[in-house]
Amino acid sequence: MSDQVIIFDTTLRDGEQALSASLSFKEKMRIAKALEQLGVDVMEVGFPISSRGDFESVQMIAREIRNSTVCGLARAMEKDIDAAYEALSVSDNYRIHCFIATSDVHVKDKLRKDFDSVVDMAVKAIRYARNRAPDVEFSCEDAGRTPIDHLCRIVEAAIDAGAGTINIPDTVGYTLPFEFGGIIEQLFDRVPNIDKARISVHCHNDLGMATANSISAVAKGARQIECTVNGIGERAGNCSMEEVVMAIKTRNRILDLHTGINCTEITRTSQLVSQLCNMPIAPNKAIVGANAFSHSSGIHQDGVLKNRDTYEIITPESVGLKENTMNLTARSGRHIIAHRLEALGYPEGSYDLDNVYKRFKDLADVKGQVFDYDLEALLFFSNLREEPERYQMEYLSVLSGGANVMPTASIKMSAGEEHLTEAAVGNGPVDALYKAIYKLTGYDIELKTYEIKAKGQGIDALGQVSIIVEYKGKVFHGMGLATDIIQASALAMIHVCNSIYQSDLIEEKKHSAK
Ligand SMILES: CC(=O)SCCNC(=O)CCNC(=O)[C@H](O)C(C)(C)COP(=O)(O)OP(=O)(O)OC[C@H]1O[C@@H](n2cnc3c(N)ncnc32)[C@H](O)[C@@H]1OP(=O)(O)O
Ligand SMILES: CC(C)C(=O)C(=O)O
Repeated sequence: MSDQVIIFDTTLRDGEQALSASLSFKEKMRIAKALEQLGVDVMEVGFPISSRGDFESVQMIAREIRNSTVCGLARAMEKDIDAAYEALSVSDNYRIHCFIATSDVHVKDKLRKDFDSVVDMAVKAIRYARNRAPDVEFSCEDAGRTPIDHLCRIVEAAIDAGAGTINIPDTVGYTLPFEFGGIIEQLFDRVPNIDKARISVHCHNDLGMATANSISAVAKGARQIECTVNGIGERAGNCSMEEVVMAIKTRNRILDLHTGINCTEITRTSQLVSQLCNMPIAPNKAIVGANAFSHSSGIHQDGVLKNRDTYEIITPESVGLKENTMNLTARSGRHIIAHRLEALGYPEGSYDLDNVYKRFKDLADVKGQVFDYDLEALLFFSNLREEPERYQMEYLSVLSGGANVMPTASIKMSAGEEHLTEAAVGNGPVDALYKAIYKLTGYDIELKTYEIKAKGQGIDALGQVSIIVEYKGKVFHGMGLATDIIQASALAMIHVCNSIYQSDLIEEKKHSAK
C-alpha cells in the first residue's frame, strides 16, 4: 500500500456551503489557484446541478487548473451527473463524485427508501458516471452511523460498479477516533474487493474530532483525506487541511505516511481563504491561528530562547511564517526582557535588569502587552508619562462612500508649537487618513495590523481601534477610542506617532551619550 495520503480539498464545495455570502467567480478562482499552488491532489469545487452560478464556476475552474484533479459533486441521479460531467469535462483531469446516504435515519426519513433501493441507486449512478468519467468517487453519506453490515455491502457493490475511490464520511461528526478507525479496519477485513479502490474519509467536526478521526483512519489504511482550509464547512466545519497535513508531517515517524502538500504555502492560503470567505480565524486555532507560534509566558519564552524544541513541535518557517513571536506580558520573565533589549541595542550589563523588570511588570499589569517602544522607554524615563505628547489632533475631515467618491482625508495637528495641515487620498477612508498623517509627520510607517472592536452596545457603542506598526525595525502599538470609528483610527495612529517621536528622542540621547 502506498504511503502517500491524497489530499482532497473541499473548501470550495463543503466549505462554501457554510458561508453567509457567496464567493464571486474571481474569488473562487483565486482560491482554486492557491489550492493548486499548495499542491492539493484533488479539489472539489462545487455541486454543478445546484445553480447556474455554481455550474459556471466549476467549469471555469476546470478550464484553468492543470496540476490538481478538479472534482464536482452529484447526487445519485442522472441529471446531477450530467451537470457535473458537462461542467467538468472541459478539463483533462476531472473526477465525478456521487453520493447517497446509507445510515438508517437518512435512508428511511430523508430519502424515504429502503436500503436495497439505495444500493441499487448507488450502483446505477456509479455506472452512469463511469460512462462519462474514468475517475469516479462514491460516498456513503453518514457512514459513521451506518450499520457495518450495510456499509460493507454498499462499499463492495460500489467498487464492483467502478468507483475508484470510496469515501467514508462521518457526516455529522459523531464518531470517536478509535471507533472511526475501527470502521475503516472492518472494511479492510470484510470487503473482498477493497484492494480495487482507494479508501477516503471525510470527517466533520461536531465533537471536535475531525482531525483525530481522519488520522485514526489513515493509520488503519485509508489513503485519502477530505478536508478544508481553516476547517470551514457545514456546522462546526470539516477536518482542517492544515491540521491533518501537519499532523502527518510532524508525526511521520509513527505514521510512516506523507502528503504532497507544499507546507510553506499553508499560512498564505489560510489567510486568503479567511479574508475572501469572511471567516476570521480564532487566535488559538492550531497551525494558522495568530497565537499558534507565539509564546507569552516567561518559562516558555526562556525555554524557546535556549532551544526552540522545548515548546515548538513545528517551526513557523515550515508553514510559511517568517518567525515565532514573543509577547511581552505580565507573565514574562527576565530572560526575554534582556533578550528583547539586546535586539534593540542594549546589551545586558548596560542597564539594571532587576529595576527595568520591576517597572516592566507594573506597566504590563496595567497595559497588557508591552511593545518595543514601551520597553525602551522604561530605560530612559523614570515616569513614562512625564514627556508631553507632541502630536495632538485639531481638525479632521474624511470624505468617503458612494461609487464615484475618492476617499479623501484632511487633518490638522499640532506638533509642539507648530500647527500642520495635510490631505491625502486612499483606497478607503482609513487609508487616506493614515497617508495624510504619514505625510504630516514624515514618518515612514508600515501598518502591520488594524483591528476594530465595538465597546458597548447600540448607538452609544464606542469604536476601539488597535493598531500595530513597524518603524525603523521597532514595533509600536496604538489605541484609539471614539464613537466615530474614523476618529478612533486617527487617535490610534496619533498615539503611535507620539511614541515614535519619543523613540527618536531616545535614539538621539543614545547617540549623544556615545
Ligand atoms: C452531506 C452533504 O454535504 S451533501 C451536499 C449538500 N449540499 C447541498 O445540498 C448544496 C446544493 N444543494 C442544492 O442546491 C439543492 O439542495 C439541490 C439543487 C441539490 C436540490 O434541490 P431540490 O430539488 O429543491 O431538493 P431539496 O434540496 O429540497 O431536497 C433534496 C432532495 O434530494 C434527495 N436526495 C438527497 N440526497 C440524495 C442523493 N444522494 N441521491 C439522490 N437523491 C438525494 C432528497 O431525498 C430530496 O428528494 P425529494 O425531493 O424527493 O424529497
Ligand atoms: C457528500 C459527502 C461527502 C459529505 O459532504 C458528507 O457526508 O459530509
